[in-house]
Parts: sequence; C-alpha cells; structure tokens
Amino acid sequence: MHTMLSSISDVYKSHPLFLHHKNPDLHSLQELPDSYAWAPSLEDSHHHHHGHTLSPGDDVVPPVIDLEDPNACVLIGHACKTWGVFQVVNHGVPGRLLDDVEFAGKSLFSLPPQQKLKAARSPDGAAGYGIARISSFFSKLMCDVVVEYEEAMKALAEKLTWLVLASLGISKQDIQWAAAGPNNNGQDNLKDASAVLQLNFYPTCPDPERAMGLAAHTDSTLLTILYQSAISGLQVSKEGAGWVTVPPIPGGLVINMGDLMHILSNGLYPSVTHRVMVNRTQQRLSVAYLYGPPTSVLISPHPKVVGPSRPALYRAVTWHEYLGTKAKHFNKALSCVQLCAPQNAMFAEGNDNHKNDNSNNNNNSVQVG
Ligand SMILES: C=C1C[C@]23C[C@H]1CC[C@H]2[C@@]12CCC[C@@](C)(C(=O)O1)[C@H]2[C@@H]3C(=O)O
Ligand SMILES: O=C(O)CCC(=O)C(=O)O
Ligand SMILES: [Fe+2]
Repeated sequence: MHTMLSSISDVYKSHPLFLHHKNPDLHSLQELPDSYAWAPSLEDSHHHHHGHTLSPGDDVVPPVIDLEDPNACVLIGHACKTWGVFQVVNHGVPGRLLDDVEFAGKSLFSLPPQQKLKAARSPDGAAGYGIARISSFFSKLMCDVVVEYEEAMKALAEKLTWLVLASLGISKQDIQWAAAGPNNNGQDNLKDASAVLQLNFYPTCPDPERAMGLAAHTDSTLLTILYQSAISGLQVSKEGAGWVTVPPIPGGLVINMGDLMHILSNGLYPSVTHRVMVNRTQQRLSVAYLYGPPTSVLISPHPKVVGPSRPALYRAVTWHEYLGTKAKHFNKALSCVQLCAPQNAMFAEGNDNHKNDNSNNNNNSVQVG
C-alpha cells in the first residue's frame, strides 16, 4: 500500500493544486454562502432532470447484482454496457465492517475543524494525510478499521475486475500486468494494483437546489467501489433518463466503471458520469475505493475487443500519465487520449457534457492509506 500510494502521490508533484482550506463551519450555516452557489445553468439542469429522476413509480435504477448468482458475470457485462454502474450484494464484505468504517469516518469528520486542518492534504500530494500524520488524531480503532476495510476492498475489486473482464471474453492470462508475481504465492492477484481510499463528507446544506455536493465527473479508475451508507445523494447520468439517483440499499456497494476500464474495453464499457447532491436535513458520508492497475503499466484497448471492424479508439496510457491528464483537463481527459473520431452516438456521448467548475464543491474529503 505504501508504494502504491507514494506513486500516485508522485503524479501530483507536477500538478500541484492550491485548494483553499478555509472551510467555514458548514454545520452551523443558515444560508448558502454565495461562493457555494452554482451558476444558473446548473440550477436549470437540476430541475431539468428532476422529472426523470424522481417521477413516482420510476424503477429505472442501476441493477442490483447478487455476486453469488451463477449468472453474475453476464449480468455484470450487461450492466457495464448499459449503465456503467451497478450495485452488488452478497459481496462477502461483512456488514459489520461497513458499519465500522462508517462510524470511523463520521468520528473523523466530527473532529473540531482546527484539528482536521492539521491533516490538510499538501498541494502536491494525493493523500489528505499519511498514516503517520493521522495517527495522532485517531484511536487505534480507526487505523484498524481502515486497514481491514482496504483489504476487503482490494479482494472485492480484484474479483469484480476479473468478472468485468471475463464478461468481455478477457481472462487472467490475457492481462500481462496481472500475472502472478513472486510475492503472491501464485494467487490470481492483480500484481501491485494501486488504489486510493477516499472518505467524502457532505454536510447538510440550507439551499440544496443551488449547491452541489460533488461535481459531475468520471473516476479515472478501472473501477470504484463506493459505500454510500444509508443517505441518498449519488446520481448517475444515463442516456435518455438524465440524472438517476442510485438508491442506497442496506449492505450494498456501488460499483462504478472508470476511465481506465473505458479505455481497456475500447469504449464498450463506458465510464459513468456521476455527481452528488446535498441534503437539507441529513449529512452524508461515503467511502470510495478507487482502484486501478500498477501506476506505470500501459493500459490500452485490449486486443480481444479490437478488430478490423472495431479499431482501437484510445492510445496506450499509464495510470500515472492519465491522472496527470485528468489533473490538467478534467472531464476532457478521455478525449485527450482518444485516437480517432467516435464511430457512433454511444461514444459521442463523451464525458465532457457536464463540464463544471468543481472548485466550490460542498464537500470535504480526505484520503487515507
Ligand atoms: C487515484 C485518484 C483518483 C482521483 C484522483 C486520485 C486521488 C483522488 C481521486 C478522486 C476522488 C474523488 C473524485 C475524483 C474525481 C477526485 O477529485 O479525487 C477522484 C480522482 C479521479 O478518479 O480522477
Ligand atoms: O459520495 C458519493 O456517493 C460519490 C463519491 C465519488 O464519486 C468519488 O469519491 O469519486
Ligand atoms: Fe466518483
């Protein structure tokens, strides 16, 4: 975990980001500060899609897949093609561990602001605070829970990656960088895969219609495992349906396809654009496990999904390089590595149709590792 995190952190040495840390005490606000209000265009888009998202009896939500279902692989393939997101149950992560990480995360965010500021992410780092720096803030419980949670997420992320790839006809032997290394006892581990654990906290907001929890984006990952606790807020963009709320289900985990899976699948499994709305009465915690390959391995459209009728749409990139591109071009990153013009509307959808300035996200987040 150390080497992974340090190599992801390396990305930001050349892309320092000077975010302000002067967060007001968002818990006590009666009114939305102007600096948090989104432009009217965005406000329109809230309303524009409301009818689609919230109409009664609307059962258009991402599929929920039972990982113990023998047909899980086929169901996952279908979900990836049509939604780019699905929820999993019977995933093997104990409900007790989800409760623990939620409790630990909430304790962390309820620390006095001054204490949290001590853990501010440095401008040129990826992590909000390193293990060493946070240790003084937390009980041992927090560290134990995070370590245990990361282990459980890593195992689930590997399993899901293989299922997603298998649904494309790609097997373990077809992925060189995933080959068993000297240290993993011949197990089918994704050798040196990298990951970031991100805790997101969304305070209640007096004016949720005018504010945004987290701006529309795709994750720069192979896939992301998201625990969204019991409070809704996550929405995914679905062609023809607009913004669709992903309803929290007890013990469920949300799986997002990221840009690297988009590239690896040659656009067959598009990365899903998603955002987070804030809530007037309930604060919300989410825990995202952002999962990718070893940071220096080249990822390109896999030969199994490339052919004469389907040329490679993206050039090879490492996760390291791609994170740099994302840091510079945000939602246009995917088109920066695109090789030729999209061949049909499905690919024309792109990921820059929600380009927003995300500098005033109404969220606090922190990465631990
Ligand atoms: C490994 C990653 C993936 C990162 C960048 C880096 C560390 C933090 C991740 C997130 C987490 C929150 C959304 C996002 C869009 C963000 O701003 O930070 C993610 C981003 C990405 O998926 O591009
Ligand atoms: O809070 C959520 O539900 C989503 C968070 C998210 O998209 C992220 O951390 O990348
Ligand atoms: Fe995300």
